[in-house]
Amino acid sequence: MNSQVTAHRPQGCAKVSARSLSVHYGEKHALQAVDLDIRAGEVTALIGPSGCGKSTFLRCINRMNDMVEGAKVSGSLTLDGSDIYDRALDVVQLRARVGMVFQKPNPFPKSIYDNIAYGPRIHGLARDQNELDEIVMTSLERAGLLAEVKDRLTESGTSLSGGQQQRLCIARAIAVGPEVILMDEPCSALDPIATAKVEELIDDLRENYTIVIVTHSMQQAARVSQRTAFFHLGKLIEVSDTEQIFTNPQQPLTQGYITGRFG
Ligand SMILES: Nc1ncnc2c1ncn2[C@@H]1O[C@H](COP(=O)(O)OP(=O)(O)OP(=O)(O)O)[C@@H](O)[C@H]1O
Repeated sequence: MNSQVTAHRPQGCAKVSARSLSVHYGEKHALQAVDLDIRAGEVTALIGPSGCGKSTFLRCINRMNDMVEGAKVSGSLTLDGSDIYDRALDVVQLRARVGMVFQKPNPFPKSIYDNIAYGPRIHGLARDQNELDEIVMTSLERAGLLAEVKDRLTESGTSLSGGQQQRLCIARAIAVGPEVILMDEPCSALDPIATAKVEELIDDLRENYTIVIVTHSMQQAARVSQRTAFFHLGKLIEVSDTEQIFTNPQQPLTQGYITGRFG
C-alpha cells in the first residue's frame, strides 16, 4: 500500500469506489455525479453509446485525465478506501497499482524482453538480472504469450502481430504487479481470433486482478464480465450483474440500448 495515500474509511468491499464523481472538460460536463463500486477479483464492463463517458470514468481511476488540459475532476474516487485524488499521492506509484491497456496496441520500439523489463527496472522491482528474467518470463506466461515469443525475446515488440502486441502490452502491465487493470476497448483493433485470445486471457486474469473494461461490443461485455455498468450522456444509468443487465435490465434506457433501439 502506498504510504503517501491518505487513509479513508473503506467503502464496502469495493476495490475502487466512486461517489458523486464528476468530470468537466472546460464547459462540457462529461461525467455527472457517478456512484459506482468496482469489486475486486471481477471483470466490470463499462458500456454505453459513444461519448457517454465510459473512457472518462476509466481514465479517472489511474488519473490519466490529469494530462488533459481543462479537465476537472470532483467528488470522491478511492482505491482500497484511499483517495486517488489526494494531492500527496505519487501518480507514478498509482499507475503501477492501476495498469492500463489501450485500444491500439502500443509496444515500445524496443525488444520484446525490454518492453516487459522497462517497468520493473524503473520501479526497482528486481535485485539482479535473474530476478528480472523471472519477472519477464512470468509476465509473458501470464499473458499467454511465452510459448509464442520465448525464442525471439530480442526481436522488436513491433514485429509481433496485432493480437500478440496487445498481449505483450498486457504482459507489460502485469510486470509491475498491478492490482487493477484498466482496458479501453482492448480488442477493437484485433481480428476475431486475436480477440478470442485476449478475451480468454481476461478471464484467466480476473482471479488475480480487478479488471475494468470499456467495450462497444455488448457480446464482449456479456462474454468477459461479471458486472456491467451502463452509461448514457455522462450518467451511470444502471449497474448490475452482467446476466441481469442483458436479460432483465431495470431501466428503460438500458433496455433500449441492449436491444439496439439506439446507440
Ligand atoms: N479531452 C477532451 N476535451 C473535451 N471533451 C472531451 C475530451 N475527452 C472527452 N470529451 C468529451 O467528453 C464526453 C465523454 O467522452 P468519453 O471519451 O469519455 O466517452 P466514451 O463513452 O468513452 O466514448 P467512445 O465510446 O466514443 O470512446 C464526450 O462528449 C467527449 O466528446
